[in-house]
Amino acid sequence: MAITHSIPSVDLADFTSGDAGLKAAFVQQLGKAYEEVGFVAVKNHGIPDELIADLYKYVQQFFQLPFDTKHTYEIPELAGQRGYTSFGKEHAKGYEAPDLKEFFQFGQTVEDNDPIGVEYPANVQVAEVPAFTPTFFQAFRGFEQSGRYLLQAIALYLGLDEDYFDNKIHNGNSILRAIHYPPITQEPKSAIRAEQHEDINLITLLVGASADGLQILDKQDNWVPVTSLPEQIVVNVGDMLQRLTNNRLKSTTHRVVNPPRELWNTSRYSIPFFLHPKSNMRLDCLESCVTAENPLAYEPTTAGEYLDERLREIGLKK
Ligand SMILES: O=C(O)CCC(=O)C(=O)O
Ligand SMILES: [Fe+2]
Repeated sequence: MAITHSIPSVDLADFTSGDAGLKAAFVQQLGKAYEEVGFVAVKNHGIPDELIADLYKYVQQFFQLPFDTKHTYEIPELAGQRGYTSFGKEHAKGYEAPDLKEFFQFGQTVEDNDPIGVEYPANVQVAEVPAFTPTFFQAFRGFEQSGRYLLQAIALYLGLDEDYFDNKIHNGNSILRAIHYPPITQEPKSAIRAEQHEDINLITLLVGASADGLQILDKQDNWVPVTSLPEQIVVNVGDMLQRLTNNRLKSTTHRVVNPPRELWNTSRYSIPFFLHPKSNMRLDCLESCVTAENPLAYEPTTAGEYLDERLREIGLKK
């Protein structure tokens, strides 16, 4: 396993190559990385560079719109889950100061007859940037596919069937979130771009951000910068997967720090994909992950119940 920067790096082509030895080695590398660090950089992730470049282009066009226009895409009843959320609305769990960010969320499109379709609000169309929705949709499907392979590898690592997660994430409640951290215009006091937190979902796939700032907390309590190389995406474990595995796989704490003063006048953009299962997936700890040394740490729950609890804690749901 190559350590190119602060986090381990894996090659998804090893998993999809059809070579049993490479595939088994990938499963071990990914599993060990998630037990030890909680974050990996993935190359050959399958999302075309041009698609990522288009995503950033339309995301920047959207955030450059006047506030009054963006505000028409902010729909309070949707608790930030679709459309725009303005600056200063979301705070990390346990923190009062809001993060220094605005964001736009794009969710699942059900294309078969799955009754789950009625659970999902429609995506919000941005009239001023017509290519926004089709590009987000295409990227959403791409991230779902990459995420499906990674979860297949995780399933094998955990001794489950390779397809354990497949039907749980098909038509799942995933979110593609475009974030804009605007230029900093005054001393931010205690606030930072994104206060330390853990992600809620199963895994998060993050295409290279437009600027530095992402840091992860290592086992010695040091903040370590994550610099993702252009051809890699960063993929981390979220709390749902940590919970399912009774803390065997780590949902590592991370944050986005403010830039040095000379770069205050610059924006930062990032586009994480939060891979969620359907709301009825049980998150009860897997029996194989409960041992005498690692006793049961969580009550049984479902993904839907857990998500609601967490959205209240971060100020998005009342
Ligand atoms: O902006 C980033 O690089 C990461 C954002 C993040 O951690 C999140 O939105 O959960
Ligand atoms: Fe995060």
